[in-house]
Amino acid sequence: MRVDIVTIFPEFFQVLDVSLLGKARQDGIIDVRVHDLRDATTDRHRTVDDTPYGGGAGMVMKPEPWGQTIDAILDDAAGQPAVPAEGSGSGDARPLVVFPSPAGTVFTQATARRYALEPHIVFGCGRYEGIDQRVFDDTAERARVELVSLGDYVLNGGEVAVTAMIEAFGRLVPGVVGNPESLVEESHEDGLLEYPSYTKPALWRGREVPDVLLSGHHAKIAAWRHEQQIERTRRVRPELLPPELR
Ligand SMILES: Nc1c(O)cccc1[N+](=O)[O-]
Repeated sequence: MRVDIVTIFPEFFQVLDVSLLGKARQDGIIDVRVHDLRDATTDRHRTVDDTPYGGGAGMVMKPEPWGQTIDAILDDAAGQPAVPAEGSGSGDARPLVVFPSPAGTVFTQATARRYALEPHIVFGCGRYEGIDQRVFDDTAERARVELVSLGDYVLNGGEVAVTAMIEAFGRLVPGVVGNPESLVEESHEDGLLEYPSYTKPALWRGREVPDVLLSGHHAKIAAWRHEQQIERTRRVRPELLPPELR
């Protein structure tokens, strides 16, 4: 799987050199390439923004550097088709270009599962007041374009969101996580929040571990854990529960 990231802060993504994703890169499972948008500028100040048409506060990211950078990435990828992960992908052979945006659809675990099957994703990190709309419209001429939001809050740019998204889908790419079983019992994977976890010691500051977890009775443990998932989800995120369980 190939991932391209366009940003004015390439150093931000050094975090992708560590932990599971760093190993996936070393193992060649995920090929991550970071592009400095300013490399596509032509003026001495390497300008990537300008004042908004129609007035208003802040600056808007200019379309030219974006168009040139995205074209170069897609042209390069067209010559080296990336290998799709196992499983059924979108069926649309065009690359996927994702722009984190507060105006986007909400990123969920289902999005992460879908992205993990894509052979190639390009992420465009906006800054300032955003990217000229024509960049999205022009890119959509040759790629699938998605504006995706992590949540209803304001960030200074897309870099944090892209890091979170790459972590979320990267761990689902076959071969990245050693034990795929560990991906199953997690919050949101089955639509419910995860059950509470305990480890040694059995007694800590006067607090014991629930007896059922010490019983060795696997069926009772599984039933208790599912009940805990439903109770926690009902308490914290009732909207995630199917109607019959609310
Ligand atoms: N919320 C937000 C933002 O304010 C700026 C860029 C990206 C996001 N987001 O993905 O949620």
